[in-house]
Amino acid sequence: MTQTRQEFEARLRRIGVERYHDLHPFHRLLHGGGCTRDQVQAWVINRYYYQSRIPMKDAAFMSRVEDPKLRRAWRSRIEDHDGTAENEGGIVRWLRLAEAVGLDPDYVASEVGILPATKFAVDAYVRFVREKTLLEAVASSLTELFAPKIHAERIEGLLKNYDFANDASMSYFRKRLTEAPKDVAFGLAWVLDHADTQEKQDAAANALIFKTDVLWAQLDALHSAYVEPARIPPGAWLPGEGQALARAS
Ligand SMILES: O=C(O)c1cc(C(=O)O)c2c(n1)C(=O)C(=O)c1cc(C(=O)O)[nH]c1-2
Repeated sequence: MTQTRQEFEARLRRIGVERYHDLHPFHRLLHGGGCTRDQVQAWVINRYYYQSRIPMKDAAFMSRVEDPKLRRAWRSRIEDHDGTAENEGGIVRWLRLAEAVGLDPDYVASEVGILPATKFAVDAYVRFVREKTLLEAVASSLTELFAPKIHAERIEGLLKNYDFANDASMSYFRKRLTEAPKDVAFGLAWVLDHADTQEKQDAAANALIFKTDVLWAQLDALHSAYVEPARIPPGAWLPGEGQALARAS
């Protein structure tokens, strides 16, 4: 049976409660101060791949949208990451975090050493958005409903527990606290408006589940490779590689 708007929204939110990656042991370790410097660096390197592909998936989405109003509402997502004349953008902010944790930002941006499973998961997200219905594509972005909470926890947890964390290095997450809510308010309303049959509601809910899997798989990959007993796949980043040159003190 088709759910009411309220029931369907509650169903989507429950997916976050049950499956979002804030429940993953790697996030608990990171936010609680339990990560070594190598593990923080591994997270920053691998998460760069997700950051770098987000604007590409949004461009893939927009290339399929025929409604100019929808494209207009969506295009700020690309600017939020790639930047504008006034706003340096999320990718530059992420590379600032990379530098703060002791990495060479050029190494991080080169994407050398990314874990294979990170690539498979993130590439699957871009492909999903390129190939599925527009409804499924928009629904898959709704994990951002749950992101502000994790970003706020992350700012607090990192500032408390790691000496690299300061206002400059946390700027990526602070900025997302204002960017994400506007995107997700639009995306949620769009999905609630367009998922008007049971079939479409199921498809949208499954798209959101798929996306929680994309996020979870990235942390599984990190945990498996860099938390004891560490199993680093061939070709992936080895602790000590890609370090920033020591600063003159
Ligand atoms: O730190 C996080 O846990 C987290 C999660 C997500 C998400 O839920 O997909 C995004 C972000 N951050 C983020 O910063 C971001 O820009 C972003 C864009 C999207 C998307 O699917 O379009 N998700 C996310």
